[in-house]
Amino acid sequence: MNILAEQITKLIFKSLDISGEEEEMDQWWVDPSTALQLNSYPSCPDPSRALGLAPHTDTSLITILHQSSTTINGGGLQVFNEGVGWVPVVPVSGALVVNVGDLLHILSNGRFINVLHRVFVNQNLQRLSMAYFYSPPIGFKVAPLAKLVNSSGQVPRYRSVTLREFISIKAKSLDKALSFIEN
Ligand SMILES: O=C(O)CCC(=O)C(=O)O
Ligand SMILES: [Fe+2]
Repeated sequence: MNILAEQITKLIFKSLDISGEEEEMDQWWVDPSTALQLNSYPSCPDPSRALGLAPHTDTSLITILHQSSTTINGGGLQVFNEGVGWVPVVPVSGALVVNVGDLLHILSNGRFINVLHRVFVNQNLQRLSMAYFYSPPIGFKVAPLAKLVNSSGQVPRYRSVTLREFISIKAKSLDKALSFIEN
């Protein structure tokens, strides 16, 4: 998983015209912060009165998700699409879902949007998912990438923050966390 996450991150940097080979990033690839979370959503007699997981964004850089194929009668993962509303992420056999997390939103100065998502439960079936959260080292300073901001004449929307600090801001302010580091 680590190798896959590293490759996806390097592809994202390439798409942003950021090589990812700056010296300060060497440590990133050696010692990333990672966590594997196993989620189980039991069936629920009345799904309209329960949520599997409340709407949230992930604190990670990216999250790689495997979901079981429970979509019958609704239920499962949904992402919020501005102007459209909640959209189901239908499981595709053999495919993984990659979510953009808060740290990629910060690094890319908002170019990659941290996806708001939630999980609905199913009336008859249990649903399982596995989420692999991939982030830079816990003490690594994350800020809008200078190369990106300078080349496009943008102003950095966020101040620099370590994952350690951002986790503690988020524990207190949840979905308002980004506004606490806004410039
Ligand atoms: O179960 C899912 O599909 C999503 C899980 C999730 O969003 C999370 O663990 O942060
Ligand atoms: Fe999540």
